[in-house]
Parts: sequence; structure tokens; C-alpha cells
Amino acid sequence: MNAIPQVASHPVEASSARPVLLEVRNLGKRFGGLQAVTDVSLELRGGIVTTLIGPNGAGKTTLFNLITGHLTPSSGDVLYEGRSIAGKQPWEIARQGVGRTFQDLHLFSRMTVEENILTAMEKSAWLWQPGGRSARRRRSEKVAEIMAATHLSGLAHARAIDLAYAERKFLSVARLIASDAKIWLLDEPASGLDPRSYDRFVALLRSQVAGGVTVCIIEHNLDVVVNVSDRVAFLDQGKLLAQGTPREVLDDPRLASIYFGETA
Ligand SMILES: Nc1ncnc2c1ncn2[C@@H]1O[C@H](COP(=O)(O)OP(=O)(O)OP(=O)(O)O)[C@@H](O)[C@H]1O
Repeated sequence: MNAIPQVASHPVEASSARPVLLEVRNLGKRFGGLQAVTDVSLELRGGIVTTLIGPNGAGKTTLFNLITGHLTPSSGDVLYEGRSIAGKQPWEIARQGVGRTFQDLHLFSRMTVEENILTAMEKSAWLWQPGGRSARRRRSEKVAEIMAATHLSGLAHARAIDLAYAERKFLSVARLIASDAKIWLLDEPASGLDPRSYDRFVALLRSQVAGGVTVCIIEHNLDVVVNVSDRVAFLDQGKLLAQGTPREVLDDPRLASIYFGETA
């Protein structure tokens, strides 16, 4: 209980009044004899940050994989902008506007920062770069803006493999911005960041959310949960046990004892 940080009142009010962008409906996933996700229903509302928390093995990553098409649900559905995306290929779901980062970042390690960002942009920006001079200028202006927003200006020609860890994390977010994804699923985006990079990350996230991006985060660090979340969903053993404001969820002693593995 002591390890739960003080929950500050959060500026985003009435998040339940915002439109639902993505809906997880009675979702289930079985791996052989293991029911990893059981009848989970969850709404991700536009322009807010929803954070998934829960002990190891709770099913958070599996839920992300079900949403992004990296796994096929055993039951239930995922609706994005009101249409089912369950069972579609990851690239189809990504192209519709559901973007994702991974713990291992999934960058093109031998490509430069600029190339990594360009490859995340619309398909016409890929390698052959068609569209004439004005399209090329627009693209390079957009890449420059994204690099400025993600503190990567000056590193345009550095290869991803040669970047510091925090820079690689920012590059993974830069690729999301470049993709114009409407919803971002971020797997522990703040882990391993030094304090300055962490502050920069929170400021970047806030500015993107203020600009209309919808975010869902998997996070273990409760300070980060309190700092960035409008809504929190608590999973345990594949089941959604609670959802609400950070205060409602983190102040619940029953959830705290599950989270910290204490006997009730
Ligand atoms: N591909 C798979 N095959 C079999 N079992 C799996 C697979 N992926 C996940 N699991 C199991 O499903 C359960 C949920 O795992 P998951 O990775 O979704 O939990 P998590 O909440 O993300 O955990 P953590 O916080 O430790 O990353 C675990 O028991 C895990 O071992």
C-alpha cells in the first residue's frame, strides 16, 4: 500500500463523455490449457490515456496482441471506429490507424533515423519516393517536424543501432507520429528512461494527446501510471477486475494487495 503514489487530481474530466474509438468486447484468448484472457470488455475513448496495470502474467500484452492482430481471439470481438478488426492482419490494423510500440522497439536498426521515420509514413513515401519535388519537400518538412518533437533533430543520419536507448525509444514514438495512427498502444514506454528523457516523454505524450491522439499504455511503474493516466484498467489472471480513474483503482486496497502479491 505504501508503494502506491499519491494520486493527483487529473485535468481531464468526464472522460466517459468522450466517444469510444476502440472497443474490446467479451474478448478471450486460450493458449492450450491456459485461459490467458477471459471475457474482457474495455472501451478506449478518444483523446485520453488509458493504462493497463496488473501483476505479471495478467494478460496485458496478450490483450495488446489481440487488438493489433498479432494474436487471433478465441472468443469476443475488437471494434475500431465501430467496425470489427478481430482476426485481421497486423498490417491491415496498423494501416487503419491502430499504432503500436514494442518493448524491443522494432526499429530498422541499420537504417538512419530519417529513414526509420520515412518508412512509417504513407506508403507512397517508401523507398522510391514518388510524387515529385513538392511531395518530397512536404515529406522532408514533416520528418524534420517529427524529429524536432521527439528530440531527434541532429540525428537524422545516425543509424538506429548507434542511438542511445532513450533516443531509440523516442524514434519508436516518432514512427508512430509519422504513421498518423489515431490510437497508440505503448508497451512500457517510460521504462529505462533517465529523468530528463522521462520528462520529455511525458511532455510529448501530453502534447500528442492534446492534439487528439488516443493512447493505451501497459505500465508497471505506478508513478508513471499516476502521472499520465486518465483511466486505469486493472487485469489479473486474464480478467478485468476494475476500471476507473487512477484514484478509484489505485486507492482500492483489494487491488493493491493483488498487485503487490500480499494476502488479503
Ligand atoms: N504465445 C503464448 N503461448 C502460451 N502462453 C502464453 C503466450 N503468450 C502469453 N502466454 C501466457 O499468457 C499469460 C498472460 O501473459 P501476458 O504476457 O499477456 O501477461 P502480462 O500481463 O503482459 O505480463 P507481464 O507484465 O509479465 O508482461 C501468461 O501466463 C503467459 O505465460
